Amino acid sequence: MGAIAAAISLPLTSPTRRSLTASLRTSCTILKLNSLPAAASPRAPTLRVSAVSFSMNVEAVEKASPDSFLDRREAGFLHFVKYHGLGNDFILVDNRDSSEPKISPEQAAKLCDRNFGIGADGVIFALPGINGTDYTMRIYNSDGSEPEMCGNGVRCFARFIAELENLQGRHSFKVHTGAGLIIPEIQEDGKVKVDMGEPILKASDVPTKLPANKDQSVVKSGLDVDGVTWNVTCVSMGNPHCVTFGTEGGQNLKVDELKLADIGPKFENHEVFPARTNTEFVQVFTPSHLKMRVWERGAGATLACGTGACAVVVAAVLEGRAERNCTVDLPGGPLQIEWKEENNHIYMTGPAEVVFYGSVPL
Ligand SMILES: N[C@@H](CCC[C@H](N)C(=O)O)C(=O)O
Repeated sequence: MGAIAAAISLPLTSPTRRSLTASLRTSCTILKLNSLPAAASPRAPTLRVSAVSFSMNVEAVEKASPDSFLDRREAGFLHFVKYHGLGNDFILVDNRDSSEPKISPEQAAKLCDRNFGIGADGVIFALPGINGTDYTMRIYNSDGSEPEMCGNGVRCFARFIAELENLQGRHSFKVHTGAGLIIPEIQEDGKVKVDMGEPILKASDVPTKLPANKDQSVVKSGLDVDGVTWNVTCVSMGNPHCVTFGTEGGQNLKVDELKLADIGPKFENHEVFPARTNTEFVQVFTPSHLKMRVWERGAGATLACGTGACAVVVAAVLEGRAERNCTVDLPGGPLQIEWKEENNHIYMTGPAEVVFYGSVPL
């Protein structure tokens, strides 16, 4: 997988190809992009189009369906669908015929590159289920590392499965993940409600080396980052999260003012997080309305993080700042999060949309 050659199909009027009968789609065929020598010109672009055949085909969706993009199986190509959940974007790969991902972490990192690849926050594989589940979801972050779970990703995963299996309307799936059993349910309105399971608060399981309280949790503890003490609460949703509402003795955070790219990596790689961490910076508007920005482990600043929004509500409840049912605003839009008292499970509801269909040579 050196130069990028891609065929893409863009749904023009709706994210859900099969649910429409009269919408149109464009497809463009093989774009070939090669690297230019760095000194080629003072304002040299880093890519040049060396051979382009760009054709606009507009075809009715019904005509396209039997020979669906998703049914393509040409050897030597990776066929994918790009999805996003509130701008947290993923390359979805149909991997139902094998229990190992079709591509390596290094290949995934190349595909995620926003300049030299397709561009995404991660690559998600739909694999056969194990232990009585319907499917297994695995994911590589854009740096090639493999997280245990992805909240926005599992909503995209559910919509991807529905499309692969040609399912309409309400459907739920049992999905095996690195965080255990996760159950997304596609609702009538197309949004996906996910039973995200129980939060993990035990410090050694998050994992964090920060000193724990008597109940082994880390709630509102001081974390020194470059000489500034931040109050943090650590929550695992299968993957680790460090949630902060501000610095010790400081005002309520104004998250838009944060220099996320400077501070984010310092949290991510802090010595107290042996598995690195995702970090959420949170502003409280009301006890049921929060706003967050996230710096993700292995992906940097993203427009949304589903597991992060769940961790934020857990932290806000534990710190006495919010109720159990909250709207969490993220840069890409809002998520509805509920931490149910009766079963300790967290439920996340939000959208998942197709961006385009594509193929790349492997
Ligand atoms: N964006 C995701 C989380 C993806 C994994 C994360 N970067 C990690 O390494 O834990 C979400 O929506 O939850």
